Amino acid sequence: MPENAHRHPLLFLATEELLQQNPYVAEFFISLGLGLPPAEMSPAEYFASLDRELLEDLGLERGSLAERFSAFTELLENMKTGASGALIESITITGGHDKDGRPEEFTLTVKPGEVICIVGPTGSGKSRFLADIEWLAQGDTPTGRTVLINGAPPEPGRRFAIDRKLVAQLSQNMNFVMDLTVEEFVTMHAESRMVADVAGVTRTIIDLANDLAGEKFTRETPVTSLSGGQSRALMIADTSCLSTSPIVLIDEIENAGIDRKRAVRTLVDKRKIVLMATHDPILALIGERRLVFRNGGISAIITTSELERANLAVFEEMDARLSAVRNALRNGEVIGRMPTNLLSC
Ligand SMILES: Nc1ncnc2c1ncn2[C@@H]1O[C@H](COP(=O)(O)OP(=O)(O)OP(=O)(O)O)[C@@H](O)[C@H]1O
Repeated sequence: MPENAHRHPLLFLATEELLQQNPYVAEFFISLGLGLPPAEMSPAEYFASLDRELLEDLGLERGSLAERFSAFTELLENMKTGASGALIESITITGGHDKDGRPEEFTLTVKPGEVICIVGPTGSGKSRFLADIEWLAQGDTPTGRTVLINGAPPEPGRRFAIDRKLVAQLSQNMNFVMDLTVEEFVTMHAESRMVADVAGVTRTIIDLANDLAGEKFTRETPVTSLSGGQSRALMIADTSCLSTSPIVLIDEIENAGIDRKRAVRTLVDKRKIVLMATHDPILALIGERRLVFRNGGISAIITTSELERANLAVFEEMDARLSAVRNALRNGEVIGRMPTNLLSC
């Protein structure tokens, strides 16, 4: 290894202490087909002590091991701290053109903690807009839009990095194909994110998902038998607790049988940027701004007014009543006469 090659300080720590600090480092040795180093030996000493024939059998070069170990531990550290590169302070979307090529006259800057809603008739380009953000478009999508991170174009490596994704997408369809229980599924994800307390985080996610879901499920429920609303709630809780992506895109949350408002608040609490396509009045009015789509372009950006916000309480009351009727129908009850005063406002 050259003198100036990168050496990580953990190379010189006794393995016992190293594994106590970071059990996932064991994966490095296992993946190469090596046994774990003796407890009192550091990885650097271990690499020096390895038998030449064994290294040859495994196709490994002694000189490259320290460097590979350093790169591996650095990657682990980045994943553990959730570092997806530099901190996101804003995203800026610059208009492209609509389906007829007419320019969109807008520049929109969004900061963490903000919720932006997306409205417009079917086929008007809402999903395309979310996809532009997901791809960090650089004038190279059908809309010609450009997305800037902290005011500058993202590095090309960042656009396509899968381990440092800036954008988490909660899509309408959640189909599980794996034969796992909810607990196994969430544990697997928590482990892959290398959180310190896998069991604790798993419990939190399942509890949160149950809070959001209309109908409860247990940790033993197979993921394949979750209802649409339950799996949606699980994904929202999971994204909120485990995703390191600072931008969350939500494509329609309605009809999912979950506490939609709390679900969105859960995501926003974590200082994320939330962009949500929705026509649900309760969700649309939570947003600070809403983008109105027409013919593939943004035709207006409306800031939610105090007056609109004030209506939220009325819509929530209407929503609660409708939910009560839905539950009554589900339970086979007969619906009596409803008060009409809410409808007249
Ligand atoms: N500015 C544009 N230029 C060219 N094509 C566009 C533009 N915007 C959207 N499209 C295309 O128009 C089609 C419909 O758009 P999209 O699916 O985004 O609409 P939507 O509003 O999400 O519809 P729905 O509400 O039915 O899901 C897609 O094929 C999309 O790629």
